[in-house]
Amino acid sequence: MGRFTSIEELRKACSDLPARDPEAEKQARDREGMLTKPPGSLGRLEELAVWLAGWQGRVKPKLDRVEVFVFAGSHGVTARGVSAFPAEVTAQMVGNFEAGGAAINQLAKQVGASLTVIPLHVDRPTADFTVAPAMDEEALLEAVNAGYDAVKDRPDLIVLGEMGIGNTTVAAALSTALLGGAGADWVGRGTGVDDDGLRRKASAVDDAVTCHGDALKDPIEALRRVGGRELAAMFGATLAARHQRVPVLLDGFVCTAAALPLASLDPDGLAHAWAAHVSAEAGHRRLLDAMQLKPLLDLGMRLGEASGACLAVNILRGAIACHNGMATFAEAGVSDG
Ligand SMILES: O=C(O)c1ccc[n+]([C@@H]2O[C@H](COP(=O)([O-])O)[C@@H](O)[C@H]2O)c1
Ligand SMILES: Cc1cc2nc[nH]c2cc1C
Repeated sequence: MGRFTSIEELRKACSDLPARDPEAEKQARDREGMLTKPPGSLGRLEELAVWLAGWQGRVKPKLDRVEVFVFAGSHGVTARGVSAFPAEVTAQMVGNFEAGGAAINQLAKQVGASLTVIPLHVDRPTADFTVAPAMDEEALLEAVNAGYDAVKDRPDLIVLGEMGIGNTTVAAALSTALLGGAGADWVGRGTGVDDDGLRRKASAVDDAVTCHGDALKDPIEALRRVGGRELAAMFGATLAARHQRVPVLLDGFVCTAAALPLASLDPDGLAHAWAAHVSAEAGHRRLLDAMQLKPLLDLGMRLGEASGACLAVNILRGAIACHNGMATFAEAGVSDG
């Protein structure tokens, strides 16, 4: 039996979100002001250190236990010709993750993070959401629970990502449902579709919006109707992290879209999450802007797999190395102007 046994329980968990530790955050901010540098000169590194301190409840944050989760799912909307790759690549890539051959295996190793790959019925695609809800309530809850239950014993940081052929169309549909506009505003080339593929993606999103209508106004119902299992799992993991006050790094367009329902339900719902990068997927910058998230990296990446988010762990390490290790003006005998 998973964590949530009804949509009502899930809704309640989304409306009952803990805050950061104000005392740890204040002390970390005060410490930043005492370190041997002109105030603010480490830019966003200072913000990051204070953010980690607030959520971890430690004036000197740690990144000893960093956990990467990659969720995989399959999508009925692939029948509409929305990806440059066949749907079976999802299961094949799960095999590649398990064998250690994917980009995320190398990047997780490079930052000393654990990597957990969680396939979610990749042999059983969700329904084509242009004509029916992608998931019934049971399937939605099962996927949300898979993500929620993956976050255990309060790690120092979680890093989220996904694999799912067709899921940039899913992310575009969820963005359109919750933020408005037309499919063409949110779709991009994903794994590399041509102009016809791009038009098919926009039409699929527009058809989904027509099919589901006002039901999409509710963020959880939108996740069920036009989401997918790996998106629901990333949503669940983001929610679990919040309940444990664990900071989160979000990956690209698909991962950010998965977290969007939490932001739609509560304007402060993603205060514990940082957008690690802006991907090359056309809709990602628009989505980040709408969610008021500032990405750390802009490297033209468009892989998914948590790759951009995992890379950004290096930035967080730099931030806490300075925050934890620097001398204060008083300690170093440097005049503080
Ligand atoms: O998240 C992103 O920014 C992103 C951008 C382009 C592609 N992807 C990855 O590529 C797959 C989805 O692309 P597509 O063309 O099949 O929709 C899926 O496995 C994602 O991990 C991911
Ligand atoms: C090969 C391949 C690897 C991926 N990793 C995440 N999405 C992907 C899509 C493809 C096609």
